[in-house]
Amino acid sequence: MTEETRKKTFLGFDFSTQRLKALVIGEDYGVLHEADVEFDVDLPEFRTAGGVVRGESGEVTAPTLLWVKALDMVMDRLVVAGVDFESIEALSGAGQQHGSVWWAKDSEAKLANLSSDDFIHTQLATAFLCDSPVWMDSSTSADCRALEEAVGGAEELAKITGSRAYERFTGPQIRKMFRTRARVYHAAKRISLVSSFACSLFLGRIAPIDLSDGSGMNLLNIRTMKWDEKALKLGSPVPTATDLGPISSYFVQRYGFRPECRLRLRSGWVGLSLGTSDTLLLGLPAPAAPTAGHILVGPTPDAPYMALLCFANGSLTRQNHRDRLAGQSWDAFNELLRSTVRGNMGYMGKDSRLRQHDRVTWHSAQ
Ligand SMILES: Nc1ncnc2c1ncn2[C@@H]1O[C@H](COP(=O)(O)OP(=O)(O)O)[C@@H](O)[C@H]1O
Ligand SMILES: O=C(CO)[C@@H](O)[C@H](O)COP(=O)(O)O
Repeated sequence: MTEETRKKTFLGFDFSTQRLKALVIGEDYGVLHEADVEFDVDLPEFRTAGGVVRGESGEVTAPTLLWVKALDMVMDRLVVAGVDFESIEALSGAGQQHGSVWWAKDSEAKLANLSSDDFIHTQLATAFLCDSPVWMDSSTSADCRALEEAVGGAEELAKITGSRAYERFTGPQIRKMFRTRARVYHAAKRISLVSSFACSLFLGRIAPIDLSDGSGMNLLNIRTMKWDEKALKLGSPVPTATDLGPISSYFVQRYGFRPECRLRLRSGWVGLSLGTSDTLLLGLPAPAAPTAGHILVGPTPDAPYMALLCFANGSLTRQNHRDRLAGQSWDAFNELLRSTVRGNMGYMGKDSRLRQHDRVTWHSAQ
């Protein structure tokens, strides 16, 4: 078979709040296989609710090892689904934004020397220093105020990093770790985001943070594209479409990936994500300093910057209306939606009892 006639497929992952999804598509973008692991249901031993564990003072974390075990599980489900791993040309992925992973000192050696005879989660059982604070965490208000004051106010911080300080952003989260759990902070070899952590599992070394995801930390100067702080444990960030090299030998030996299979995100992006949160993304030609919402470095060259609005109550709101109007059935809910005029005659509603990160219109983010 020549290189031209060889069947080529592409594998994508989404390490999101409630589940890990995997998708194999062909060259025509048609979906060939799908598999997912729902954290609460498939991995009950981690005792999560909605993929997270809630503390008493607004802390919300996820056990990092849960995500690793979910990867082992979803890979097995892809095997059962009959995926031909040899045909996979490249793989790429996404993750919930803002979550931080705290790697122990010897973890990179473990990552580089994974034995293909065993699951990854058993080999990385001691690789993480603590559970991962995630985007639902709201316990860092004091750290947010301190970060803003350090640069001369919220507006100044938004000019530099694209956002005023937000509780769920990783900069305030790291500051809180330094303040309240100094031993963990000092013991950490590197700090990853969920996206770069997931990539690290496939690469066999700690992957760099992508500039676009890294813009959700209150630490990145979105104009110079460098960390604004002396952020020693983060490594240098790279553009989203960077080719990070070949897949690690673990995946070649255990699943039969071609050793040439690359890790890279190509141009092309989705503007609306309806998950636990609802997130709206819009490409921008230049940065701005929003008082609400966020400006991130864009993931594709044709959109150098990107506005992001996050509504933390996305699926909660839909679920609430579903339960009230459609007897807890998504099918009945969808039927009701289908029978409604597109645009709902201009009426838009929100339930003010539910919390939102941002209540802004498009204009304030531009
Ligand atoms: N058929 C459906 N239609 C609309 N929403 C759904 C449907 N099935 C599940 N959901 C909602 O989607 C949410 C989870 O979506 P998911 O993609 O797993 O989230 P995330 O990407 O944040 O992990 C659930 O909270 C649930 O309310
Ligand atoms: O905080 C944000 C974006 O800034 C959230 O959108 C998280 O990234 C969670 O995503 P989902 O799990 O809901 O897809």
